[in-house]
Amino acid sequence: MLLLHSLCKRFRPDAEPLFSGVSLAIKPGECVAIMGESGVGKSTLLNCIAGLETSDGGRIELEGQRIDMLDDDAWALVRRKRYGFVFQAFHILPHLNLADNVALPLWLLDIDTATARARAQKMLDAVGLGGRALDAPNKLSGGELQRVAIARALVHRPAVVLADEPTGNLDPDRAGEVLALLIDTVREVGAVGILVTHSRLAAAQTDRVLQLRRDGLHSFDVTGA
Ligand SMILES: Nc1ncnc2c1ncn2[C@@H]1O[C@H](COP(=O)(O)OP(=O)(O)OP(=O)(O)O)[C@@H](O)[C@H]1O
Repeated sequence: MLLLHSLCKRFRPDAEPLFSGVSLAIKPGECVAIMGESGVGKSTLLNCIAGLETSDGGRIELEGQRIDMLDDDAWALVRRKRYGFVFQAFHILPHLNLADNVALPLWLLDIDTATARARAQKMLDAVGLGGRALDAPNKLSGGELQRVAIARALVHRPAVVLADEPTGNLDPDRAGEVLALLIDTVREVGAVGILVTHSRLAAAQTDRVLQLRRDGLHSFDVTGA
């Protein structure tokens, strides 16, 4: 379970908070979409949840443990072990083949090479790219690269998957497929999924849609006008 309780963020001590009162509980296997106007602080909120920005009030708990007070080293470890990230610009390393790109999080956790290779292959199979393990990334389409990024984000079985506009670079058909894959895989590994998106279509595929406003998160009907 990931719990946000009354999170608040301000970039200057004398300024109005960008947001405050952000509370949310997400259970394992659940994928939540966060929408909201441009500049309202969606990416900043993801950064707070990942410990890349400090929050200025409230608390964050992961599996019953408070994590918002951790120091930089402890946060880095939590990110490496417990978090997976998917971004709009896939961030696949061009000089590594697909298998090595996917195995990267496991290497960073000192998991032995044979186990890492086997798990990377399994994840590539799961995203439909099992036969392409030795290909270089420049042979892949945008949709395929994003599937590699999903495999990499989930290969170490993270507790939390954070996705910031993960399908923003894809055409609508591809975007739908890739998102369905992301949500299914999050469910399968029992992670908590948080998807930031401007796309109602994308948001509608998740379990719950929330709108970020200055005063917190509000439930949001994406099928409405
Ligand atoms: N390090 C920073 N210092 C000061 N202001 C910042 C910093 N990072 C972001 N901001 C400001 O905080 C606000 C929220 O930015 P953020 O990127 O989180 O919004 P967003 O809702 O994700 O926007 P978009 O939908 O356009 O991506 C913006 O006004 C931005 O300029």
